[in-house]
Amino acid sequence: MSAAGIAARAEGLWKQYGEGDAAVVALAGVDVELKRSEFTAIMGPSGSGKSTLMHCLAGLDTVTRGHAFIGDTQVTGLGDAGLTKLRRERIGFIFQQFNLLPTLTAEENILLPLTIAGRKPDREWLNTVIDTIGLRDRLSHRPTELSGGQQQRVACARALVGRPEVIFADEPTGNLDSTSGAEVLHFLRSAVDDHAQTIVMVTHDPNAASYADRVIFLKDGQITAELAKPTADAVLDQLKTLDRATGGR
Ligand SMILES: Nc1ncnc2c1ncn2[C@@H]1O[C@H](COP(=O)(O)OP(=O)(O)OP(=O)(O)O)[C@@H](O)[C@H]1O
Repeated sequence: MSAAGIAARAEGLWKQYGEGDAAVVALAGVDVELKRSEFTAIMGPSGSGKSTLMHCLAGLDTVTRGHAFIGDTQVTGLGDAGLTKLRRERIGFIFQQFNLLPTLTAEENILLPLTIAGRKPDREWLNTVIDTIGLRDRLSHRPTELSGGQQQRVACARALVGRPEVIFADEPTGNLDSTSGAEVLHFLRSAVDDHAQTIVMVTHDPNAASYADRVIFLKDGQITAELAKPTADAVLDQLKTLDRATGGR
């Protein structure tokens, strides 16, 4: 595939934390291409390197060896100013803990990335995003006045509002009940299907992963398997296979 069709890419990515006896190899030579307008889930046992991979791709962490790219931009070659610009202008983030600012209304939280970047919102797109998350009547509410699911939908809208090239979501449904989790996953799915967004999501939940187009499985810092058009059952089977291969770690 040409680079134009690739939203994010890792090439021979190694990440070691610490030195000597305390050294932990979190990524051990990861090569992966994440296609544009696709929804990719990253799964694997605890400590397998999922968050590290996402953080290295998004320029939130440095790498020990190898390269990470967003589009044609080599993330691993950027300085602090370049990284800040990249994260601000080209990447959206969704976190397990929502990370909304408590003093701002839902609408102000959604607009925050644009406010920080000094960009004006595209009103038509903003309206589309607000309608899709279904919270038009809650825009003036503060996070404490919203349920967890509503807060996460606000966080999704915040990630989408600048039309980033990639949205990285770290356990976005980890703090939600199954109904609210399903709403958020439907929203992410429709962002890909209806608006050609690119989403990369770390999850432990086979059902959440089944919303993705593709699941990548990590074990001991390496990609060991992948599934296209996953069902929850197929994901569960693959996880069991991985678990057996690691001796049930
Ligand atoms: N800042 C750090 N310093 C030292 N070791 C770290 C650091 N961050 C992560 N690690 C180690 O790197 C390995 C991979 O961690 P990572 O958080 O990427 O795994 P994960 O698959 O996301 O795990 P989980 O599912 O539990 O969140 C683990 O062994 C972890 O202990």
